Amino acid sequence: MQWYVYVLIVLGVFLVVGLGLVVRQSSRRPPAPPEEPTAGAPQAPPVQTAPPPSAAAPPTVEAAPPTVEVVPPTVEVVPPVAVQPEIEVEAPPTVEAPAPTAGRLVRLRSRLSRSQNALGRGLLAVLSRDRLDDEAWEDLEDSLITADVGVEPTREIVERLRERTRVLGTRTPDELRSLLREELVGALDPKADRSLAATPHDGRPAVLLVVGVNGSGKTTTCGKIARVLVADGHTVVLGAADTFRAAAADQLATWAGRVGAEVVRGREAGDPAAVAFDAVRRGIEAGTDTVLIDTAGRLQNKVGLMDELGKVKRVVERHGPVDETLLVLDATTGQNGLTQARVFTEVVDVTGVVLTKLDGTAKGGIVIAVQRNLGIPVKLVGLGEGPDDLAPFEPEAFVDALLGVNA
Ligand SMILES: Nc1nc2c(ncn2[C@@H]2O[C@H](COP(=O)(O)OP(=O)(O)OP(=O)(O)O)[C@@H](O)[C@H]2O)c(=O)[nH]1
Repeated sequence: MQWYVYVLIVLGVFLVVGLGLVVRQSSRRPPAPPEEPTAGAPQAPPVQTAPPPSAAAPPTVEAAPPTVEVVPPTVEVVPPVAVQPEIEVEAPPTVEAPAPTAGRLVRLRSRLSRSQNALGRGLLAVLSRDRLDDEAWEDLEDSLITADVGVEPTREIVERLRERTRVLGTRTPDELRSLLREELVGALDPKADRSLAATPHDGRPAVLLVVGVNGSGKTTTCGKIARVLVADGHTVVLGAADTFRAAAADQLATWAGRVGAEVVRGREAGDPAAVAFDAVRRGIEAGTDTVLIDTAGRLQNKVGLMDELGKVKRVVERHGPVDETLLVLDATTGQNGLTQARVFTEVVDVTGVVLTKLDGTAKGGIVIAVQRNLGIPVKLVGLGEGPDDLAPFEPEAFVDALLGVNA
């Protein structure tokens, strides 16, 4: 045998032994590690998976106290049920439309029936006698004096009537009545200016001051005058300067409310002059036509009352002159009222008289006495407590009502 045969045999043996080792080794080799991703290949996101519940150890329970979140209770604010609230609608004040003033005295003539019965009928009865002797003329005088015409005016009236009757030879009752009417109207100064100075001028309101003793009807008259002015188309501010009587301001406010007028009032027992001043100032600011000021009539003594009244007037006149000062007189007080009236005329310049309560007296002749004694025209007459029972004074209509003419 050749040497190469021996070489082949030896190589074969090595080959077999080598193969046997390789097979043994490979059966023991651990599994190959996972292949490294090749660079540049897209990397899948790591997927976290929860461990199976049974598999792992029990979860670690953290012993920390649970965080108690204290949530304030949510208060649900439930809106109130939408109930329509009761709206207090202030009813618009019922503003009244006062009756026109023209012809009021004629319409209210029946209110003079007491005077008509006592005076008018008495006079006409005398003039109807068959003979107009001295006794008849004296009876005529008595009737007039009893009716508060006053001694002096009565004498004048009777003398003139006697004279005219004699001269004219008048005999019939109708003619005599006509003459008497003329004399009574003449005694009332029919030409006197009885208009109220209530029209604004120089860019400011007219100012009316109302004075008189307590109980004469001042406050009521202020209210009635306000109605008269409103009825005639004026705007009005009322000044409650009667701070002495607490209810007077309320009374005035009620009157004002009825016609939609404004009231200026002060505190109780306050300074009346200040209230009067403020009322005029308010009238100027508001561009009102007329300011009407009610004053107090009651003070401890006459001097105090008059001092106060004088002060009210002076203070008001800082705004400008007072246009009208009306003196309110109670017709039922008769001749006593004249004495009081004179005191007022000494302190304030009275420009007109308001004679109230003529419906309550049989002595309507007081109208003549007031005019003749004071020399001041009666501008208005009160014929009742009703709101429109105040009439512009008309001498002819008044005398006709007294004598029952055209009744
Ligand atoms: N019958 C009648 N009563 C009247 C008239 N005028 C006023 N009165 C009444 O007289 C009373 C007094 O009236 P007031 O207006 O309060 O008198 P006043 O002058 O203001 O009184 P004081 O505020 O106290 O100063 C009231 O009852 C009125 O109704 C009128 O013309 N006729």
